[in-house]
Amino acid sequence: MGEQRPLLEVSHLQVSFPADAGHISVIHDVSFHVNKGEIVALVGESGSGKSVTALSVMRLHGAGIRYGADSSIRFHEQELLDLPNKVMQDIRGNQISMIFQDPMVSLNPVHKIKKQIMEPILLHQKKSKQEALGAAKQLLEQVGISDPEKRLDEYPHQLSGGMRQRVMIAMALACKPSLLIADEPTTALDVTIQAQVLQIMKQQQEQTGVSILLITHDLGVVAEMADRVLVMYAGRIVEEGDVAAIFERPLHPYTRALLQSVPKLDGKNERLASIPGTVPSPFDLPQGCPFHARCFYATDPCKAEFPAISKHTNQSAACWNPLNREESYV
Ligand SMILES: Nc1ncnc2c1ncn2[C@@H]1O[C@H](COP(=O)(O)OP(=O)(O)OP(=O)(O)O)[C@@H](O)[C@H]1O
Repeated sequence: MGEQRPLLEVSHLQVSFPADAGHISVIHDVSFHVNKGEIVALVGESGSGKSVTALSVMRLHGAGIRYGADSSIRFHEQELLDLPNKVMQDIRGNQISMIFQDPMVSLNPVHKIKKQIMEPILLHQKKSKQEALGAAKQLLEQVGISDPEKRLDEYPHQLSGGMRQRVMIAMALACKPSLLIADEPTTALDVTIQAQVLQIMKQQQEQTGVSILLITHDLGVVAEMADRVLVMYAGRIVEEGDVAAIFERPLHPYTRALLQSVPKLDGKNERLASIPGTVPSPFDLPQGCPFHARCFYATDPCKAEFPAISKHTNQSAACWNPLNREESYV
């Protein structure tokens, strides 16, 4: 990767929402990067801040949101937080696109598939309707939809869940973005279809070189797909590293608990099987490390102050008592 700057660089991101008594902070000093052509997974339990982080990159929050003064989101070395809305609109769907968990939220039920795939092409690219239609057909072929001409003339409700998610991938890739943000793209699908959709995403990544920020709570999906992992807890990144390093030797007790968590039959890991409790609400954050109340290794410093990041070869963690520290730290 050499001297190349990352495609996406998020630094000191702090996000707060309007609340009864002023603003409430839900993302605290989050920094990470995504390199060109990389698949980076953002993992954590429900409420840990994955979606808010992703929506910040797209600048898709509603009115009243505030970013901290030091917050920075650089994409292609351009500061997204400073861009006028109009410029941001042009980046969205064009250079950065997003896939959500439920395609029915993003697909318009009253429009045929062809209109929906052609729309971003016509909006962002200088193409005639005929050319856009040809591109739409090709995109459907690319994501493995058979009989694409027939499907182009259908409405979303006529497609299966897996096919709708493939259409979403086709739409997201229509303008050849350099970054794709996928927020739980396969959570709503059954396991076999999930594997097919993930395979399509991976194939597309390999063919187009698009970078992917993949949000998931499913560590199986991470192992299958990602190069690097960011582990989020209560609005902070608590561990970051190469997939192999994280799976072989998690440093943060929270990461280890995630790895030990048992999926429920519906595929959701809303609660960790190995430790009791849930992610604290932003309204009720404890002092110190937000994980300390659920952590078997918590000591007095954990209750007093958020830990600094300790770096190791291929990973880093924000923990006062990292696991395997005897072997990991000198
Ligand atoms: N618009 C909003 N206004 C106020 N608080 C919000 C808003 N959106 C999210 N939050 C809060 O921010 C925190 C992080 O939420 P977020 O949706 O990012 O979590 P998540 O990790 O993506 O969870 P999930 O896996 O359930 O989607 C939660 O406490 C949530 O209640």
